[in-house]
Amino acid sequence: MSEFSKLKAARKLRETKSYVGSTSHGSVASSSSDVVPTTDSPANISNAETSQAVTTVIETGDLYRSLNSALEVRVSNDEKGRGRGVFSKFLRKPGDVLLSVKPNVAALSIQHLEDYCSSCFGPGSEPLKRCTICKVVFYCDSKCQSVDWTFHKQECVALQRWVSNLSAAAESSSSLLDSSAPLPRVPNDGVRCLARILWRRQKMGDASVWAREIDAMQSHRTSLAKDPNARDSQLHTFLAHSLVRYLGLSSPEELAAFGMQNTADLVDLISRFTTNTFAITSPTLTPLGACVSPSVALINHSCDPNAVIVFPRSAKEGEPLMQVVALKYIGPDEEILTAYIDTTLPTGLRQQALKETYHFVCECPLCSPPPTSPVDWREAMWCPKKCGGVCRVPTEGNSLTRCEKCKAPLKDTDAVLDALRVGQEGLEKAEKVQFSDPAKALQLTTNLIPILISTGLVPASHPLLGLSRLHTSLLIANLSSSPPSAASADEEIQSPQVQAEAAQTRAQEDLDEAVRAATRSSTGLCQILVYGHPVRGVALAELGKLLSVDEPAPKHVVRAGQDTLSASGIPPAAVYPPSGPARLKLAYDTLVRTRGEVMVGFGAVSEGGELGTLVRTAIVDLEKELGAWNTGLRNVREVEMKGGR
Ligand SMILES: C[S@@+](CC[C@H](N)C(=O)[O-])C[C@H]1O[C@@H](n2cnc3c(N)ncnc32)[C@H](O)[C@@H]1O
Repeated sequence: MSEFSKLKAARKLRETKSYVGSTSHGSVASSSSDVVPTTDSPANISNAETSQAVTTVIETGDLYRSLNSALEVRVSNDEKGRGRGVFSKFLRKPGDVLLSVKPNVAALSIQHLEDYCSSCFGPGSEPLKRCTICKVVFYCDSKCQSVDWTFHKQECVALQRWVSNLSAAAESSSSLLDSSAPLPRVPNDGVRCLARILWRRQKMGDASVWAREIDAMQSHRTSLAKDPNARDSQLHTFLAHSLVRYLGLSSPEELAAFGMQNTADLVDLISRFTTNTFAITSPTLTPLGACVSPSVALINHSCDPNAVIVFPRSAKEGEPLMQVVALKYIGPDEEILTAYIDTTLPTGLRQQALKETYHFVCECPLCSPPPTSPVDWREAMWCPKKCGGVCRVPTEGNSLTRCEKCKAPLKDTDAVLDALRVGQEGLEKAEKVQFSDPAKALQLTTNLIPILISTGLVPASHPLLGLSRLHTSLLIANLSSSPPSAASADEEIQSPQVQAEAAQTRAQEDLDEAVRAATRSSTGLCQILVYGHPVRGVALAELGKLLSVDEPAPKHVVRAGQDTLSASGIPPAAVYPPSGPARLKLAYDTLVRTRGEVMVGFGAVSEGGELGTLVRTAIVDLEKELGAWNTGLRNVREVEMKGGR
């Protein structure tokens, strides 16, 4: 069983798999299909999703105090509606922070327990310090440890018990050759988050605001009971078993100590948890663990959201700080909507994910578009006559498709359907083995991407976009991990200088390949996500950083100082990525554009949070480097002119 946060984040944050670490260096290519960044203007405010719905303001009493006075909770009057939701009282603009709260409970995923602080969720500037008792959790310092003690006090005991049970089980299984599935080293983040809820609740009491907010979160227990074999029901059973074991309970009666009268209450709590939990992410959207905030959980879903939830880490105090940031203009009385799932997926897959985990059928404008709306680029391919228009990709049920612009029909639909099938299967396989066998995953993405491109899919189309993003992250991981390959036994031994030059050429080629992959994925993301969407911001930042890693001499000229340097610095049009100053300029332009985008998606007040700071620093460094190149070029020109005289 994979970790809870991974399950939860897999759909929402597939986008976050790759990001060049801040220690490496790194624009956006204005490729022809890249859309011009646009932001809805206030004049465009019209929310098709809320304009029809009749809602009533709810008096929340002493609950949800963390919702500020610019927000109000309303309930849909229609029984089949979305239930409660959060509405804005005033006009808000892209980049406005609508809500900023510390989650009620949070837990790091197993893989991040040792490299992130279990209190503030930061990576720590000094080496992290381990809890000397349980030896499982780590903190920045004693301050972070004491902040977390309210939760960790009981957790520490439970973790010790889990670890000792593990040793006992290992001993008994080796002696009795027990083949039952091994227990994880520590319970996953979902189980640890649930336990933290129960301990806190026990301390605060059932009547406390804290407990009542948790109890008021929506549950789908009744839907679960209908299908015990559904993936969601299996996840619930797994969580329930692990939680009981982790809490050290030997019978259901012992649940009473946590305010639960029977196992149905436990299932109810778990259903509320899975419906309302969030993935905590790093400032570059890497999933770090799971968290719960009843106020933020009141926000309903749209596949075309007007807001986004991020953890920009702009302040040390009170971290982890969860922020709801406006992505579009939001009018007075308009509902705030975020996306629960990965919105780069096509409609069918989004609907499936929402049904499985959240038990509703989404009717947002993207899922139920008006008949006259243009083709969604998530499911589009270029015109078969190459007129520059696009057509909808064919499906098994509807293979008739024609170009929106010139109306040319797509003829060889079977070939397209085959390519889509192969691409989908390959993507699933590659995602599955990306960590256990990255070379295999890279081989799959390398083979499949050209097939889908030659089939005519646009960069944003599924599964091309998913493959491109995975390909980019695998290439980036390779850049930082692979040592220069040694000569094989039967190869001629070359001089160290020749070997060094060959290694440098290979490194440069790998880097250029990563730049091309990052350009393809960011182009795809820009085709379907609104300006400022944090996923776009991170992809553009990644591309900008890759481009600024190095400033190789222009490929068609000799290096400065050795011979004449091209004064223009402009490489032939066909070379992408360019080299020399043209590459640095591209890196610079990309990062300047990125800065504008992250200041929307990660909040304008903090200037884009930690990512905004990294991007700003990279821009300043590039300005200096470009200055040095320009001075160098001027000097070369002067030497040339003097020599010519
Ligand atoms: C995190 S809760 C959101 C708050 C919830 N409406 C409430 O009253 O507590 C998620 C649940 O809200 C409902 N929901 C959210 N977005 C919806 C939408 N666009 N259409 C229908 N139901 C929705 C679903 O029942 C979903 O499982």
